[in-house]
Amino acid sequence: MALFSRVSGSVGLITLQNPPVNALSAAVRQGIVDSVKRALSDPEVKSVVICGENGVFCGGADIKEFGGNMSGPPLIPMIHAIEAANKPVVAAIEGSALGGGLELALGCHYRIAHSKARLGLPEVSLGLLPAAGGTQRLPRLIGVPAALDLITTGRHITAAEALQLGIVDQVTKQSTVNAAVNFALNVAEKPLDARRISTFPCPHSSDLDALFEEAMQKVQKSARGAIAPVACVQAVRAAATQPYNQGMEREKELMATLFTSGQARALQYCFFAQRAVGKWRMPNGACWDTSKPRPVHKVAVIGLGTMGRGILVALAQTGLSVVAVETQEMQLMEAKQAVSGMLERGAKRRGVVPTLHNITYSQNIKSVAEVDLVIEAVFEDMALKEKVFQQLSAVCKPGTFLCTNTSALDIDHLASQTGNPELVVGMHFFAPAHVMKLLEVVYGPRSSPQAVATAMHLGKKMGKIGVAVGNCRGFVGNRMLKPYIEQAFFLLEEGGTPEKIDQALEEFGFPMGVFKMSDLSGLDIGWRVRKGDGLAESSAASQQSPRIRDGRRYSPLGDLLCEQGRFGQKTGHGWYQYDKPGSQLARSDPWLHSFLEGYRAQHGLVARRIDQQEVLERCLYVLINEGFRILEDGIASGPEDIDIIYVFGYGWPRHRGGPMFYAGMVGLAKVLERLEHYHQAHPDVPYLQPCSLLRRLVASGSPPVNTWKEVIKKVRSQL
Ligand SMILES: CC/C=C\CC(=O)SCCNC(=O)CCNC(=O)[C@H](O)C(C)(C)COP(=O)(O)OP(=O)(O)OC[C@H]1O[C@@H](n2cnc3c(N)ncnc32)[C@H](O)[C@@H]1OP(=O)(O)O
Repeated sequence: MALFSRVSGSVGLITLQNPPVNALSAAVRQGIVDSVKRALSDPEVKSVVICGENGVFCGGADIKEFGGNMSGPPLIPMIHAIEAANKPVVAAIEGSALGGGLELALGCHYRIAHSKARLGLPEVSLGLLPAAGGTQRLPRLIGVPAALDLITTGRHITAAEALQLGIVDQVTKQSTVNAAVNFALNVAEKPLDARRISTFPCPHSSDLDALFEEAMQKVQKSARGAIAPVACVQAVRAAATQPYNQGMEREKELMATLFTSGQARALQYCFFAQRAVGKWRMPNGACWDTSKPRPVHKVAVIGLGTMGRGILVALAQTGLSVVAVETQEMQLMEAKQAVSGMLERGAKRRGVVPTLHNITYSQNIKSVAEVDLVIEAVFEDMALKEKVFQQLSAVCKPGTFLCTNTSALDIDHLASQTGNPELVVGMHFFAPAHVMKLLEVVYGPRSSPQAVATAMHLGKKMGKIGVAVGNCRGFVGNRMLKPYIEQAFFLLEEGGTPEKIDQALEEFGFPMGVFKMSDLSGLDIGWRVRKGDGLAESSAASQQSPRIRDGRRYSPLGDLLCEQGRFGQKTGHGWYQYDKPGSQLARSDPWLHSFLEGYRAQHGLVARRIDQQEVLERCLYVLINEGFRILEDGIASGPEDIDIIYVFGYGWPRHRGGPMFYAGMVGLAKVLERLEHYHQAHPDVPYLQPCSLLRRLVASGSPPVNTWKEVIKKVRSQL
């Protein structure tokens, strides 16, 4: 709702009230409409201030309402009525003015912002555009290039930038409402014609066509198939080329297409899923309410390879005091130099002072004795990690949390190397760790809820999106990646090429296909794991057929490449060729194609044409199938966990909502039918066998993804 009051004698104060962000729900819109009418009809009221309760102006339209039947007064006429008012209306912006919140402010005649406020039109990240006049008013106010930037990226800007762009008229460090009321008193009798943004001409550049062509190319390149950024450019173009009313019509038309699109549903699902995973819950019911994090003042990072350095940078940037341990002197010196450079560059970008002094470097593990939490990031080798955990358990003060950055190894086994297994959790960062948002917080059966709470809390402080998951081989992300990569190898055997398979996945929206990704991360990593598992035996040493392991189909293609020293980008050759070791531009490699032909001939395989649909179905449905197994096993507490892990850690296109949401969009019955089809064709590939949870969901009528948790609970209680 919105509360009306009269302050300072003649100022009508309208306060939006809808905690926590004063979203423009039907009740709030109704409250604004009623309050504006009241203010305009009250002769005692000479000017009006609109503000939000509890230090937040407005977080925009109520996203929860988008899924249902919209009721209450619509936004556009409400904002028009404010702009058309014959008494000055001032927006007092504290906290956030986002989306419809900023559009409401743009309908006001003046805008005063608190210095800490953030403003923006983030609709594009929800698959929409600012359709309450935002695409028409903002370019008229600040010009086309700046408006295009804000509307197509959805970025939030500071009050200082908003002032510089001309979005706000004044910035204050004091009470914004008081400043706005004083301002409103001063402008009470002033004429308003020059303050109605919809009447402004849109500032024109000399070559509009070139400007929009460039903007369109830019969004198409970065959007990876997302339609909203394209619609945003089209709407702003209407502002620049058409009268306001026609521009509004175009905005409405484009919004109608976006609003009902699957992409908008997927992106809005991601918005809520991201917030849902923050409210983690362990199978025993532990969550924030029951388990408070322990304060962490001092942290240690053990091992300063690529991952350790990234983690160290992310920690130092939070302002925490960090002890960095690396036993090899050379490696320590190199790491120190590299980390300082990373911190300096990061600080320069953000316009802050680098936090180099937060770090103490040491070669001695005993220097971690006084820290509150340790993150181990040594080489991915169980014997080495076992030793480190035994040492940590001996040298750390009682109660120190011991975390491992392993990407797949058994957390419980590592916990068993220590005197206090309840203090051990996984903190699985993604490379580069100071950039990537995702953090898998992995609990073993003995991890205490407080250890999980502390790791989740520290992750949040580091700017990460933490997802708490159970312990199993590869946890959630890497466990699902295994069948996906396996299918890609099989497709190569059957006639595919790395180029065609990658193209299908990139057109789906991944930033890079499976083979480019594998070249980037290094083929030797998977090879080492397969060797450890006894899979990647050299064909001469092996007693079994090179294409079968334990009665299951196996592709030794990756192993054969590694045997040739082709480890990907770092060696200049992998599934592609590169100009030199370390180069990033993947080029098609004729050697690889003749190698594949030779391999097929050797194994009596006849290449067939594999279309894009088969690539997507086999690679993605098998990954989704493993996601259902993970849900069935209780490793992830809901589909949101899996989807957020894939969107933030593995490049799954956000506008497709994550693998589990995508399965729902495709139709669970269809996913099941295609898996059955492929499993029939490849009975020796167990990953293609549909998971029983998927069968049960289909049998229970394929309920929407936000209700799966209930079905899963029932299924698990019956198991
Ligand atoms: C005709 C169409 C016109 C306009 C279209 C729009 O306006 S679309 C909406 C555009 N607005 C946004 O995209 C803003 C979304 N919100 C945020 O970015 C952040 O929530 C915000 C406002 C910066 C606050 O961040 P903070 O970290 O402080 O809180 P958090 O994100 O955890 O949110 C707290 C709870 O509020 C819920 N929520 C936030 N915004 C909205 C919203 N616009 N509608 C509905 N609900 C919203 C959020 O889900 C959290 O809920 P909880 O149950 O506590 O998890």
